[in-house]
Amino acid sequence: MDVDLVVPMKHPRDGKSRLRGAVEADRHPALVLALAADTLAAVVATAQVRRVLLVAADPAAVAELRDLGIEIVGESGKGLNQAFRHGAELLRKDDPGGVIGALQADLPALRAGDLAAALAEAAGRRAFVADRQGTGTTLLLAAPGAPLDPRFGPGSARAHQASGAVALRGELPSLRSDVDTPEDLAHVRNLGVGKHTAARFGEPCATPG
Ligand SMILES: Nc1nc2c(ncn2[C@@H]2O[C@H](COP(=O)(O)OP(=O)(O)OP(=O)(O)O)[C@@H](O)[C@H]2O)c(=O)[nH]1
Ligand SMILES: C=C(OP(=O)(O)O)C(=O)O
Repeated sequence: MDVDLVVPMKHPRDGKSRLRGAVEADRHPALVLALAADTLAAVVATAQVRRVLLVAADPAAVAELRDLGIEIVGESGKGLNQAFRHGAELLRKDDPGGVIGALQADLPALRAGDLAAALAEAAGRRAFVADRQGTGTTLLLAAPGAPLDPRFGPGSARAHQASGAVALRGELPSLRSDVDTPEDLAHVRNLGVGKHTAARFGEPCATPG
């Protein structure tokens, strides 16, 4: 089943504040963009993904990501869940019966195979993928034609489960490895990040792309 995904992003200068200090301060925005570029490159390489809509606090600041084959729109209103709702409404207008998903932009080790496996396991049910700590959410999928009803934020895995979403059980290591802290960054570098993030550390790319 094909899916259209919404991915939110703050201005790269403002985002990932818990990651500050992992690289020199003036390189922080480029690192945040690289995390997103590797996430999006894996997403567009996933055969079941039809459209990717990035909802950006400042579209001009992330315009280079368009080259990966995604669409970018500005946000309407404030906050992460409002950004997800805005993107989902735009996608829903174009396809009232389709499957819409919400994906985080900080998954630089993401493999297309893990995303495809999650979509297959969900099989059209409202479902979510918890992060490797088990508390946050990296992917939320709506049922066909249903509202996204995003409940991201602290403890979102529990909130999504309480909203009726099925917790996907697959191992999905690359899809569960979001980057919030310097420890998370070390974890994904060990797992193997995409070429954009690898380049920020002067390393060759460890993933097939
Ligand atoms: N468009 C938009 N994106 C947001 C907003 N809030 C968070 N995001 C994005 O949503 C994703 C998940 O958010 P978090 O993992 O909490 O990241 P963050 O807010 O950048 O990180 P911290 O500053 O460390 O809390 C990141 O890609 C953020 O850039 C918002 O108000 N608008
Ligand atoms: C907003 C979330 O992301 P994080 O925990 O990565 O900040 C979430 O998991 O709901």
